[in-house]
Amino acid sequence: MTHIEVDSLTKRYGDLLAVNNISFEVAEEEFLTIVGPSGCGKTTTLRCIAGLETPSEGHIRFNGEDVTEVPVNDRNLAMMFQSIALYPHMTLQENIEYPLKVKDVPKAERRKRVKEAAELMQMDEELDKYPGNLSGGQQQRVALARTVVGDPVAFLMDEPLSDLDAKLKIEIRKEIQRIHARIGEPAVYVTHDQEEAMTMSDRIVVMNDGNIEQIGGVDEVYQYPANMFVAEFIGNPSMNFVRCSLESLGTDDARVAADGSIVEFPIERRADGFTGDSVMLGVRPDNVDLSGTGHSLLSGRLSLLEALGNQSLATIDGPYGELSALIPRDSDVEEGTDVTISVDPSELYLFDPDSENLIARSR
Ligand SMILES: Nc1ncnc2c1ncn2[C@@H]1O[C@H](COP(=O)(O)OP(=O)(O)OP(=O)(O)O)[C@@H](O)[C@H]1O
Repeated sequence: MTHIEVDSLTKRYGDLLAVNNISFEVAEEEFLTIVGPSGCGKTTTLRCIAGLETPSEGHIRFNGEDVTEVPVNDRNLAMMFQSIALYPHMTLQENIEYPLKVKDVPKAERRKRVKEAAELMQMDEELDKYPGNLSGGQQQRVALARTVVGDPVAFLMDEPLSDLDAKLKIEIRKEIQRIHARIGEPAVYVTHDQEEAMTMSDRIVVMNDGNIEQIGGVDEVYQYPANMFVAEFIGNPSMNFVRCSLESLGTDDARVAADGSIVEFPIERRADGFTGDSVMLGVRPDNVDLSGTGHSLLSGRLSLLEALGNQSLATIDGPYGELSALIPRDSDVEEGTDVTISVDPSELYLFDPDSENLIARSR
């Protein structure tokens, strides 16, 4: 089993710093996802692990062995990318067999392994077909079978679901997890879709502008976002931020004021030494209430109501900017009217407005 180490990786393209001195490890059997906005360096990081790019600085190690200079074909990796690159003129049998043929694996062994991989993907009845006759989901299954046929030491996947429709996305997502669990090697998965990251991963690496903002378990990055960037990126719809004056900040509780109202709540301190007199209060749309019954903090005008399943996404405008709230679909509020905004004091975050780092969260 393989343990992957990315050590002080930097990649430059001319003057552009695509990846800026990042380090992380992927444990044996771990499913690790790199998330972040477009252009933050996810793909470049994955391509360096794969050997498709040479790092400008730093090292990639598999089980302690430096593979930074080892060519991609000698790393024995299962790779899956957004576009499904099946060979149209080859049958599925030939497509899945191809990586073994390149490695001169004897024919009998090839047949055996293709059969096993196809059975694993429930595609063994279709091996004589050509890719053109398959649906997008079936093609992605073949691509997955082709990745596992060579007994890979790790899975590297870059947005493999982005071309699939919503239903197929869920189906192939489950297949990927099933195959990963079955093979038991580490997986590094790249996506800009935080929801995909949250459902599939053991741990998440949140990248921004070539840097790592946070590495942690799925619950950890959601409940203890290191800074406002992570708080905004993880969670859908995104967290709201309101600048508040800080009335008091103890080790166990905080008092903040906004728009003339005060909210006091028990906290868990995450950072000491904050001395400012204003904070950014973070609250997720799920914890904003417009019914007028909760702990009212702000008021504003409801500018938009959008249906989201059995909930509505409300957008509220006020002097603090724009806030969003997820409210029950049958809520008695109307677009264009004034509303009172309440927050759940057990789900609040305080950030340093300058460094944007997390100071405390509700306890
Ligand atoms: N071959 C290349 N030559 C020059 N610049 C590149 C090259 N590959 C990537 N870049 C640049 O490096 C930065 C990081 O790109 P990268 O593809 O790693 O980001 P990403 O997070 O995967 O984005 P996306 O989600 O859009 O694929 C971007 O500014 C990109 O334009």
